[in-house]
Amino acid sequence: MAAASSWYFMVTPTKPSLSWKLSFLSPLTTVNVTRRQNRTAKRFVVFATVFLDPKPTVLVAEKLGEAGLELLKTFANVDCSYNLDHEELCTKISLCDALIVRSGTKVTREVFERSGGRLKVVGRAGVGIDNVDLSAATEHGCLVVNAPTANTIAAAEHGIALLTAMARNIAQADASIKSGKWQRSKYVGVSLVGKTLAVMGFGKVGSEVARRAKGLGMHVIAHDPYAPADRARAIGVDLVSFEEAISTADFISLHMPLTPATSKMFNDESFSQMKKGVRIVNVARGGVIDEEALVRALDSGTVAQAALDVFTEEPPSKDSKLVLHENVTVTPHLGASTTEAQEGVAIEVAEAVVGALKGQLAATAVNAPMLPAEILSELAPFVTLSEKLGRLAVQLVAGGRGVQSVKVTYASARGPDDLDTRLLRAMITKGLIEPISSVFINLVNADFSAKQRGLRITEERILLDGSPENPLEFIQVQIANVESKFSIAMSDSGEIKVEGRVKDGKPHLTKVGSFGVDVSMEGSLILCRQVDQPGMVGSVGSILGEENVNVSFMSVGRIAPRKQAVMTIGVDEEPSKEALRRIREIPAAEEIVFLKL
Ligand SMILES: NC(=O)C1=CN([C@@H]2O[C@H](COP(=O)(O)OP(=O)(O)OC[C@H]3O[C@@H](n4cnc5c(N)ncnc54)[C@H](O)[C@@H]3O)[C@@H](O)[C@H]2O)C=CC1
Ligand SMILES: O=C(O)C(=O)COP(=O)(O)O
Repeated sequence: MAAASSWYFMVTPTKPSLSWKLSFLSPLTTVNVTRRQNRTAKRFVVFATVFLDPKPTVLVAEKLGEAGLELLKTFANVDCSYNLDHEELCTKISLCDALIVRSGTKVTREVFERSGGRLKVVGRAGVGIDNVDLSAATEHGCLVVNAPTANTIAAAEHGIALLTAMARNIAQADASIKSGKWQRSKYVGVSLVGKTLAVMGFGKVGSEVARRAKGLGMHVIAHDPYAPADRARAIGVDLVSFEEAISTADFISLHMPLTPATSKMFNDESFSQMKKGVRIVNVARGGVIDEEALVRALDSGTVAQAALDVFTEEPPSKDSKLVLHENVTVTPHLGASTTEAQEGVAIEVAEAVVGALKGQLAATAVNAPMLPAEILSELAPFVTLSEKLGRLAVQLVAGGRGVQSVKVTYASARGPDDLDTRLLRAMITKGLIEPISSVFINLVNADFSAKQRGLRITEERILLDGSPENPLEFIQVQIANVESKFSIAMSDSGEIKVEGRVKDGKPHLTKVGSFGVDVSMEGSLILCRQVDQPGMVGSVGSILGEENVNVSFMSVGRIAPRKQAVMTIGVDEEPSKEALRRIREIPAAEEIVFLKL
C-alpha cells in the first residue's frame, strides 16, 4: 500500500507550470495536484498529495525468466522495457534503483552519470560483465552483481554442440539439402576421437567442456594461468602453456573472459603458431579473437574451420566476411539460451539484486569485497565502530582538510586469515571522507574514493594473546601530518589518535590522544578539556538544559585530582553556537569541541 503525504510548493510571481518532472519519484508514484491563487501575495500555492510508493524500481532491460520477474515483483516495482536504445536507457535510469541486463545492453559511464546517484545495483543475468563499465559503476558507488553459475552447463553444451556440428558440417549440410542439393562427398567430416582439444580458460564453462570432450574420447589439454592444477588433474586434463596449447591442438575451444589482457589474444601471430588445419570454437567473447586475422587464417587454410557463438560487434554486420565464410558455423550468442539456464540466471540475479537493494552484501558481487553472512553478522558492531571512529577522527582535524595519511590499527587475537578487514577499512574511509565532502561512500567505492582524494590508508595488526572469540579487541585510527582543534587528541608522536572498542554490542570511544575515556558512541559528543574542579559538570549541564539539549551521559577522565581532565558529554541534539560559546566561557574550560557521530 502506497504511503500518502501532502506536500505544497509555492511559485512566485506568475503562472506556474504543472508539468514538473518529479524525477525523484518512481514512475508508479501518483501525484494529485490542485492549485489556488493567493491574489494579495501574487503567489500560486500548489497543493500536491504525493502517494509515495516505498518500493524501489527495477528496470529489466532485456528478457528475463518469469521466475526471476516474480521474485523481483515481491519486493520492487518492475519495469520491463526491452529494446531501449542508449538514449532511452539513459533517460529512464534516473528513475531506477536497479537495472537488470544480459549481454545486449551496454551499461556505459553515461548510464551511471545520468542515474543521478539513484542507481544502486546493476544485475547481469549471466556471467560476462564486459558490457558493464565496472570502473564507472565503482566510482558511482553502484554494486554490480552477476549470475555466475546458472548458465555454465548451457554454455558448455553449446560449445560441444558447435564442436561436433563443425566437425561434421551439420549447418552447411543442412543449408545445402534445404536448397535442393544432395552433396554427400562435399560434407565429409573429421572424427573427434583421439584428437587433441585445447581448452583455453579452464574455469566453470571450460572445465565442463573438458569433461564432456573426454567423454567423446578426445585428449584434452588446457591453458589457464590462474586455474589450480589439482582441479585439472582431477578430471584428467594437463595444464600447459599458451604456446604448447595452441601449437599441439587439433581443436581449440575458447572460455576465457574478455578483459584488456585477453582482447585479441588470438591474432595473426598466434594463428601462425597453430597446427595447419586447426578448428576453433568460440563461445566466450568475440573480442578475444582478432576477427580480421581469423578471416586471413581461414583463407590461408591455417584454420580449417571455426564455429562462433559470439562476435566483436553483436549483431555482426550483414556483410561480415567472417560470418559469411563457408568454413564458419555461427549462432547468434545462444550459449546461455536454454529454458533451464534462463530460469536459473533469472532467479540467481533477482535474488542478488533484491538482496543488494535490502542493503545485504551479495555473494555474486563483481566490484565489492564479499564476506560470508556469518562473518558479516559477527563484524556488524565493529563496522559501526569503524565508521564512527573515522567520522570522529576527521572532525578533530583543524580546518577539516588535508587529510592524507591515516593509519588504522586492529588489535585482535585472530590471525590475518581469520580477520577480513576490508569492510572495516571501507567504513573507516566512509567516516573519514563523508563529513568533509559531498561524496557518498559505500563498500563499493571506498577504496576508489580514498585513492582519488589522495588519502592513503595503511593498516597494521597487533596480534594479542588469548582467545580469539571476539573478532577484535580494539581499533585505533591515527591521522598524521595534521593539526587538531582539540590538542588533547594529539598523541605523543604527533598524530590525531582515537581508539574504540565494542562493549555489549555497542561502539565505545576508549581513547582520545593519550587520554583514556569511556563513552558510548551514540548521538553526538562534546569534548571539553578543563581544569578538574568541583561544579564543572553542573555548570555545563545547566547551560545545555537551558538550551533544551538533552544530555545522554557525561563522564570525566582526569590525570589526577585538580589537574587536567577531559569531560565527555553525549548529547541527543546539536547545541547552538551560543550554547557552545557559553560553555567555552566557563573559566575552567580550556578547549571544547562538538563532534557529530
Ligand atoms: N556464449 C554464451 O552465451 C556464454 C558465454 N560465456 C562466457 O564464457 C566465458 C567463461 O565463463 P565462465 O567459465 O563461467 O567464467 P569463469 O570465470 O569461471 O572462467 C574463466 C576462466 O578464464 C581464465 N582466464 C582468465 N584470463 C585468461 C587467459 N589470459 N588465458 C586463459 N585463461 C584465462 C580464468 O582464470 C578462469 O578460470 C566468459 O567470457 C563468459 O562471458 C559464459 C556463459 C554463456
Ligand atoms: O553469461 C554470459 O556471459 C553470456 O554470454 C550469456 O549472454 P546472454 O545473457 O545470453 O546475453
